[in-house]
Amino acid sequence: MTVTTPEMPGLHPVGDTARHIPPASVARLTIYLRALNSLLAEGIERVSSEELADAAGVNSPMLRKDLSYLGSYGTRGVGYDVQYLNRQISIALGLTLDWRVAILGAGNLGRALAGYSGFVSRGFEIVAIFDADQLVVGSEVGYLRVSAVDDLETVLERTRTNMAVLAVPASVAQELCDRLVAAGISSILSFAPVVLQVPPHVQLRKVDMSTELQILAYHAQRAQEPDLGPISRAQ
Ligand SMILES: NC(=O)c1ccc[n+]([C@@H]2O[C@H](COP(=O)([O-])OP(=O)(O)OC[C@H]3O[C@@H](n4cnc5c(N)ncnc54)[C@H](O)[C@@H]3O)[C@@H](O)[C@H]2O)c1
Repeated sequence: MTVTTPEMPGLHPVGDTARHIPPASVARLTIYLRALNSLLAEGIERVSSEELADAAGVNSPMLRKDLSYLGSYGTRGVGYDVQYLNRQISIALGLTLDWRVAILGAGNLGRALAGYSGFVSRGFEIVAIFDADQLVVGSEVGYLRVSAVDDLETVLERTRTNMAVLAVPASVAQELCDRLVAAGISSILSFAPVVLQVPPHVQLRKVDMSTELQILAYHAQRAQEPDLGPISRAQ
């Protein structure tokens, strides 16, 4: 995966340094960002690569390699400017863009996601939530009202949605995914337990908690049976 800039009006392309970052580094950048946010909250202005690596649970050569993709090498003996690095990582991850997210499916998962207040501070505003069930359409979820999925295209346009989350049953996920793509949405996160097909220009990510639990179970089992060999850290 590469960090790409969606072609959307009103969004400014990020610099070349933000492109072609390996997926594992992208994942770690989000961890550094969290650590930097904590440092900012504590009023800390400078951090050494060792301290930041420690806070993020990686070693400092790996941290320096990851940050080199941003063109950020820090200053020997002085370390990194916390605020500046925070901004650089945010730009590279596209978090300074205006992400307007629609959730499809106002069931258990969709409602829980829509009600979570932590997305806004990370640059993601939930602007719409949809459902097909007439008993659910029109009900309130936080500050939003559930829209009818029949009105999907109209509401996406009105709310200037540029990212979508699928929290619907697997049986309808592909059809809704196709509608999103046809409506110009090119960043989609799916919770539906099904393989979805999208054109190459669309960024599709899948969240599967059961896969994560299986990986966790595997590592827990190895930890209990030392004879099985060293455990690599699940990240
Ligand atoms: N990946 C994970 O870790 C994970 C975890 C939990 C749930 N899930 C998946 O997420 C999805 C939602 O789970 P849930 O527990 O919220 O289910 P749910 O049944 O509570 O909610 C699904 C909602 O989708 C709506 N819906 C059905 N067809 C629709 C359509 N065509 N358009 C719009 N809305 C439609 C339903 O009316 C319902 O409100 C399921 O596919 C589930 O398997 C994934």
